[in-house]
This record gives sequence, C-alpha cells and structure tokens, in this order.
Amino acid sequence: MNPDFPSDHPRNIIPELCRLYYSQGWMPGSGGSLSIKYGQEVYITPSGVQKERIQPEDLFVQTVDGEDISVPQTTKGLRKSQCSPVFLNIYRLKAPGAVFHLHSKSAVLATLLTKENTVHLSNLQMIKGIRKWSTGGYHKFTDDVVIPVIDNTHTEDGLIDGMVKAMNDYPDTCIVLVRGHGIYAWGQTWEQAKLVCESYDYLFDVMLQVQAAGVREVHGGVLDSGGST
Ligand SMILES: CSCCC(=O)C(=O)COP(=O)(O)O
Ligand SMILES: [Zn+2]
Repeated sequence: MNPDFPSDHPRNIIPELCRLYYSQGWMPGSGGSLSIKYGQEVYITPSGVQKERIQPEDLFVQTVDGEDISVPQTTKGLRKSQCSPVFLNIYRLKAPGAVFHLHSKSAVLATLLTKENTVHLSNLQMIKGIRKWSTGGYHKFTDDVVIPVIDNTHTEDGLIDGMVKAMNDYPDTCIVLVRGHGIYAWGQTWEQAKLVCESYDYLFDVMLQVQAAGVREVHGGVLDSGGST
C-alpha cells in the first residue's frame, strides 16, 4: 500500500485486487485488466505485464473520453492496456464505478460449452447476490438469469461492437462473456464489481460441475448453458 493515497484509492485497491485475482487464477500470464473510476479519473492497469506485480505508480489515468490525465512516471516502459477502449466504452454507456476484465477458467469453459449467444442460470442461491443493472434490484434465486456471450476478436478493441450490442440487448446484465477469452464485468463501485465476479465465477463453476457429472436436467428444470449440446 502507498501511504500517500487513502487505503480505498484505486492506486492501492487495483494492485491489491490484481494480486488476489492472480492467486485465484483469474489473471494468469499477464491476462486480464482492472479499472476503477475515482471522481472523473479512470485508473487502468498497464498492458502485458505480470499483473500481480503492479505497483500503485504503474497505473494509467484517463478520462472516460480517453484523454490522458496521467501516465506512469517510471522507467518500466509501460503501455496502456489493450482493454482501455473497451473499459471506456462501458463507462460511457453504463456509468459504472469499476469495470474488470478477467480470464477466469470457469467463465471461459462456460462459453466453450455452448454455441449459443447466451448462458442461462437459475435455481441457485448465489443468484440472489446479483443485481439487475437497470433497476439496482436483486434477482430472486428462481430468476432466469441470462448472460450474453460474444465472440472473441483478434484485438481487444474489436470486442466493442459485440459488447455494445450485448449491453443493449441485455440491459440488466453487469457481465458479458467473451467466448474462449473471459469476462467483462462492472459494478456501481469496485466492491460491487468484485461481488459480481465472485458470484458468477461460483455459479459458472457449479454449472460446469453439474454438466461434467452428465446431468441434463436439474430441480426446477434448469441446467441450460444456452440450449446447445
Ligand atoms: C495473454 S493476455 C492477451 C491480452 C488480453 O487478453 C488481456 O486481457 C490483457 O491485456 P492487457 O493489454 O491489459 O495486458
Ligand atoms: Zn483478455
């Protein structure tokens, strides 16, 4: 922690979360990127580095319109995250307080087990921890939670069109799955974005383990990762 900044400042929170997510296997091999909005400033991790080793001074700071507020004053030759344009697009469209991009294995597996453009979840208690973005209200555990899946692209900014369509088609979602790649997830605060990532990782993991057990139907009629076999 850098004592020059409050403990809840993005320069302290982002490196802490990067270490946590690396240890959880969600930011392996430099994959993934985190961003937090603080006032009018968006703090974003640098590109292509070992995310678990990021220091408070390594972050880029931009406006939601992509103007530089500050760049790292280090000799490390840091570059902006490839995810920056995707993050900023989400900040402009949804006005969240934080957007995370993670390569969690359960999310990637969930996208590979369906050819459809959605994953469905229902009848799981942890669904109650997820908010509907448009109202802020929480889901019931019996709700049919529909998560959009978009196809991967060769560059991160190539994801923007698919992300915009997914956000328009599913205004309640606070997560978009990218096939074979990972998730983009957001919350009103970084704490809420963290809860979203943890809840969905748990839910995807449960769904995958039920599927691995060869179960096609469960109590309440759902095991459905989009209807494809
Ligand atoms: C091996 S990770 C390839 C790029 C990627 O998908 C990612 O999430 C990290 O991008 P960044 O530019 O932020 O390092
Ligand atoms: Zn990625």
